[in-house]
Amino acid sequence: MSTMPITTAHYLLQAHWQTPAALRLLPAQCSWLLETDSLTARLKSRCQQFRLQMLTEQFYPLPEPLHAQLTGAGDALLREVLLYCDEQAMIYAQSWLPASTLTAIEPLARLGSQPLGEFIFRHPALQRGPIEVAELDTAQLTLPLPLTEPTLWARRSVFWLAEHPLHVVEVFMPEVYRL
Ligand SMILES: C=C(O[C@@H]1C=C(C(=O)O)C=C[C@H]1O)C(=O)O
Repeated sequence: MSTMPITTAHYLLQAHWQTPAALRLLPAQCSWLLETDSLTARLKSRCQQFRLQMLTEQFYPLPEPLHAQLTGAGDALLREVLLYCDEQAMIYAQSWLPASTLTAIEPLARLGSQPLGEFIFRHPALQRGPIEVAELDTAQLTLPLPLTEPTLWARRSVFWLAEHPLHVVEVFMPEVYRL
């Protein structure tokens, strides 16, 4: 089993997550980091060819720092994807989907190359917790693409579909701010 995703996952969990109000963000950064609608839909509206690359879908024990926010101890599906616009990587997303959420909302267990957002933003009982933002050290990220910047901005939030939670982190490549 590759250790890459869990290494990145552990780094993301310990990053310095803050409320956006505490940070001085540029307008273009604010626009993307604080987007409340689907990022997938926004990317699709800004490019000719949208592509999702699946990196990982693997069950792990839900990391302890997420127990209180999600469903306590137990297994969860770690899903990692890259979202491309016209063959340029724009967003790396890492999501934790607890087993109980997958059991209750079965399509989440077989998304495959369907973007998570295309499903959850259509759910009638979708709710979203606050968005937190962090500036990440790219030396701590093990992604299958060249990272030229020393830091990248990321955001995280918890979504609930009815009472079933999932946790999503999105890391924004610098090219996204030029879309
Ligand atoms: C949550 C959304 O779904 C996007 C797609 C994801 C996936 O397919 O795993 C994960 C996070 C998002 O970047 C969205 O579109 O906003």
